[in-house]
Amino acid sequence: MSAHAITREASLERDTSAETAVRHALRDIALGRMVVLVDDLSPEHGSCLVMATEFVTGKHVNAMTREAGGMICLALTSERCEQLELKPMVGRNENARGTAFMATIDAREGVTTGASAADQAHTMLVAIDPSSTRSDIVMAGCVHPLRGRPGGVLERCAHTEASIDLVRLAGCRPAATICGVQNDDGAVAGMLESRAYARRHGLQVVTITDVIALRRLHDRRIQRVVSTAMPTRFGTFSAVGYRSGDGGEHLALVKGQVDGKESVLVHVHRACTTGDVFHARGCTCGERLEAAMRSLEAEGAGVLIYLSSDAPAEALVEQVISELGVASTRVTPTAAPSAGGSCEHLVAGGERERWLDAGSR
Ligand SMILES: CC(=O)[C@@H](O)COP(=O)(O)O
Repeated sequence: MSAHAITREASLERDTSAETAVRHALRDIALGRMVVLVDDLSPEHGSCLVMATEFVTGKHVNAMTREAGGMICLALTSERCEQLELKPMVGRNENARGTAFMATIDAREGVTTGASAADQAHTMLVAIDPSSTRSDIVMAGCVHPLRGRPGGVLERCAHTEASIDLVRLAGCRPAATICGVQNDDGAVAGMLESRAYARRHGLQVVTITDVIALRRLHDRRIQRVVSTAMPTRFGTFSAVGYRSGDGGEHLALVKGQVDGKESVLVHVHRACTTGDVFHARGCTCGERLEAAMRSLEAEGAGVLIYLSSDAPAEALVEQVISELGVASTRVTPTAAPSAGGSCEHLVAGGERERWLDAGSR
């Protein structure tokens, strides 16, 4: 550890282009380093040092106190606050910014007074340990938990949520140790002063706007999670399950070989419980779904992409088609959606086409 747990070796390059800076900030966080998060949307709230709590030590807490000077907080997800049964600091939060201060905590064991930098670090590590429960902490104490909104920075554009998302996107456990950056006179460091601070300490700078963009990019990204044969009354398909970054679950029913194939039949269907499951009158979704499956069976090759109901179709469909290796697509000859339907259909054509929302619910 360098003499100052904040200042990095001068030799390490710092990037100023936004995308590179964000990428390097994620790398630094994953390596246990601190970055400077600037609130570019509400500059009066300045910036804070952010690090992944899983790496925190007494040295980090001490360096934050001495070299940043602001309030040191533990930013936790809403879910983690529930698991630890943390309570809001006050019954009615009148904080103008809506910062979700929780009642302060100490680890029940492993600390002396709880106040030292080492004790605070220990308390933070206990708080984020998945095996810890309410019985492992005491209230009140010397560590200030903050409760992040469930939707993260897309729900609340502030240090708490942005730091948790940043740490999560860096591949670390979703908990951040943060500390406001102050000038030598104790004033909140503004954007320019925060950037000068980062330069002095060789730290990457990332803005809340950067984190929002990163979340939006990540939330559209899908991951293949399962693949299995699915015999149905319309024939047997290979069912491939995907999960998108926002937690959405989507399915591709694949008929035959599509990898590398041209002009593959593709139908996109938005999940519609009333039509798909209950065949409610006035909703043609269920009929269109069956028609699509029959047409794929008849063709002997093709894909039915079944999206969760509120999924952003275009980005997800393009990814599924790419992940399956489909070279180009063409429309599935199914009935046009009724006024009540809201499935996306390919516009006829050879190459990958843009998706049209053929109706709205
Ligand atoms: C109290 C803080 O450290 C502050 O930066 C975090 O609050 P917010 O999420 O409102 O920016």
